[in-house]
Amino acid sequence: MNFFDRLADRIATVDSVVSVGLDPDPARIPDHLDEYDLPRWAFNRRIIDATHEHAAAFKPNVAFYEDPDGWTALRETVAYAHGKDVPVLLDAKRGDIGNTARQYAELLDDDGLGADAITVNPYMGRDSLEPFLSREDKGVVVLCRTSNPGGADLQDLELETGEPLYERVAATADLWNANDNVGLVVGATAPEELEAVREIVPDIPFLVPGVGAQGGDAEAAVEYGLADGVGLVNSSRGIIFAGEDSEAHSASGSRAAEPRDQGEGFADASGQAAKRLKKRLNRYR
Ligand SMILES: O=c1ccn([C@@H]2O[C@H](COP(=O)(O)O)[C@@H](O)[C@H]2O)c(=O)[nH]1
Repeated sequence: MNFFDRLADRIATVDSVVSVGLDPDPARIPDHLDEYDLPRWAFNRRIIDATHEHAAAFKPNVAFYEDPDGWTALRETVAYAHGKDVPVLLDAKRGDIGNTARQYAELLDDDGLGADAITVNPYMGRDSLEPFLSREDKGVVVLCRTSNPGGADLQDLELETGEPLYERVAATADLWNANDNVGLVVGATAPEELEAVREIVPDIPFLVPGVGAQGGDAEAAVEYGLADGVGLVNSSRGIIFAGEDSEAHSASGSRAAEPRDQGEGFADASGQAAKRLKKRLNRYR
């Protein structure tokens, strides 16, 4: 079954378009989980238990797992999420020449990580994404207009046709969508761009990051992010670290000088945060 059909089923089952970002920054994992061999996996398992009933998808960002223990933690995390019937979108932002891209794409296979979808970078063009696009049952979510402040530096550049580059990316990704497995990343911090991209590609689901810690526009995320009700609005730190004392962290989300032990309450807090975001987004669906 196509990834976006599976996602549609999941959205209907949990009545939610929330993507829970699993970015277990080791500096922010509660101290008491250090006693486990794989603290990131111990953390994720508790987060998954607490949030899965509100999660349309889990989105681990591979940056938080790129070391030997991390890969094990990520493999366990993907399998555990699947055990809860939740699709996993791997935020890996891959893209490279053909033979390298083929290796990257094996991440999606069952003997790799078995993820259901992956984010990719379109900068190197069609052939660099072919090994992903040709996997008909996997979602391929193409960076289009990212949520970071520097997203405008290149993505907003005007082409000779007058259109900004991110709009050309959207139109080009549509051409790459022969298998109906392409999505786009468009950040909630850029609501006007979200609207513009939605006009260009009415039928492509978006992954919309940037609500929560980045302060993006949740209403625009839902209004423009969903295609026929299908799409994902992601929050990572705003959910998984909801249990932290806000005064213990700077606005940038970095750890305070003194680590704190939140006990097991952190997981309950993440469940509450996921539920709150689901309710908030559902007001606009
Ligand atoms: O444009 C983009 C693309 C990806 N991301 C990723 O999403 C999460 C956001 O985390 P928050 O804690 O909710 O800010 C993170 O993994 C980013 O790498 C993005 O933010 N913007």
